[in-house]
Amino acid sequence: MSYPRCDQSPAWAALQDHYRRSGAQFDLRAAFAAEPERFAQWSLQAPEVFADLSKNRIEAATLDLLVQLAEGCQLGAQREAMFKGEPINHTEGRAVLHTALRAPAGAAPFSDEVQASLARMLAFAESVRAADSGIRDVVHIGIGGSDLGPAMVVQALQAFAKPGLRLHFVSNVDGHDLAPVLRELDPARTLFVIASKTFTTQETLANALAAKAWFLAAGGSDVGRHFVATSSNTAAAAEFGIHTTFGFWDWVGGRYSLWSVIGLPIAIAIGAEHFRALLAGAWAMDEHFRAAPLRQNLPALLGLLDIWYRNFHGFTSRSVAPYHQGLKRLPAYLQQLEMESNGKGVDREGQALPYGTSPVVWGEAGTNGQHAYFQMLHQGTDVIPVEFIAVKTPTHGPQVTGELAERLADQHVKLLANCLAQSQALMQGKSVEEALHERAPTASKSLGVLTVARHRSFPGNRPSTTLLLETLNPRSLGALIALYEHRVFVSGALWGINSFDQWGVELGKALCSSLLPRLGSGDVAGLDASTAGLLQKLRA
Ligand SMILES: O=P(O)(O)OC[C@H]1O[C@](O)(CO)[C@@H](O)[C@@H]1O
Repeated sequence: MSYPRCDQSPAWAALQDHYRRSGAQFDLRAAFAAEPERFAQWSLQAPEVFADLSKNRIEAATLDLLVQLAEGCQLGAQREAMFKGEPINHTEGRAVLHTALRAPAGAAPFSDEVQASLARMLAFAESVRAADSGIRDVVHIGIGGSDLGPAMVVQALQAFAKPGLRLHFVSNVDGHDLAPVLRELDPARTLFVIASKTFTTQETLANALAAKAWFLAAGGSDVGRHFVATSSNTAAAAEFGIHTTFGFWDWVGGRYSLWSVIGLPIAIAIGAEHFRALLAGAWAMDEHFRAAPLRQNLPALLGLLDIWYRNFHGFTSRSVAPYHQGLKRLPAYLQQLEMESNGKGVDREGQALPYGTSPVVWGEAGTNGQHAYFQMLHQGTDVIPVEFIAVKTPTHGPQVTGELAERLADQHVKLLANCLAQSQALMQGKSVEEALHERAPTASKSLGVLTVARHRSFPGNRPSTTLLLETLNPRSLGALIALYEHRVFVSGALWGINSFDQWGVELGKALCSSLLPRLGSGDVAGLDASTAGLLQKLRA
């Protein structure tokens, strides 16, 4: 399992040269003026997701070289190794088969186990949804990959959720997360789902124990009925006192696990049929990723663009701006997906990398972000590619009727106009010359017109991608998430890193374990002066 690293491909040096000669001077405005077909040429329809890449600093020669780079790194072979279940997570000796979780029966490895696990999980979800279950609140306790995916999807698919069934997500070890949730609960009508792949995670176990203590103190009975687990460590869950555990396999990575039994709260919220649609949407994207030629392969194109920006333009972050309130947790979800996967500094052989890897991924739902950090995107000194996600048709649900329906439809048009305007403004900018010809009634009269114009000018030429969904439903969301998973795979594969381990979270966990007793005892022996000083202040 040895593949060339991107800098070992001849296309790497060719891209450096191409960047110097052309990429560095590329101007989006000039490109649009010169290429009437630019939108048609640089947009494509993937399953459920239409992508406009035309507002990126890319030209035909760039794509040619990026495709050569992907071929030089044997991207196709690397992709097949993942789909076939080879142990590509080599530092942990594991396969990476989240794609098998959404494959139709017989279409991927471990199909029988996967189908049986899915059927059992969906049957349980339906039993919780049934009128006679008596359950009104479901509290999902998990963190990282055992929280972000399910929480994001449940939020996004509110329009498909069963009315009257309340889903709560508790992740933080900070009791301020759990306590307000517990205040709203009736133990007799509550189901706790303890989600932890390892069932050793400090935060999750602490919250689970606190929830159990609250449950018993509040008069709850039958812990076995009111607590279930989703975990690959069924023994530890049993030791906790849980009789019903939905197990899964070591080849499902935490941040890729929402398709597995970790998706139980999603299935409880939206039901079996919609959960299957979520899987089907993801599988449609899997097939696209596996079969489409690189030039029409959306995950591949986005991953290649990421390499172009990170390693040649030197852009260190990417902002995600979903123009749909339901997707407000998408940036947080993507932070784990991308930064835990590709935030690595050594290649597969453990050699230090001479180039940058994961960008910082951050963002906020539109239009809220416009009133916060977009100022910096437009006029700041750093160029930050932005990814806009827009949804053509809103889903406000059947209860929204009459004047409210009309008003919300109008608001949706405003939302879309804002989304378009932002990518247009980033790209077009405004020259000092243009600003000089504008009226600036709120500008200080004591400043010269040229000074004011400089403050009011925008550099422009700031790249963005726009992803469009017809509507946000289980199928399109499944496809969108799978698109991101594969895009992260592409950049990781070219960087020659293991995108599927996360050793970087270990040191902090280990130090926390050694500091925990010191916070009780006050022992600061051997600690650095800063940690010792802070510890003493916290104890004072
Ligand atoms: O599901 P678990 O085992 O509780 O782990 C939770 C999360 O912790 C991590 O291991 C590290 O943050 C993630 O990769 C994982 O998603």
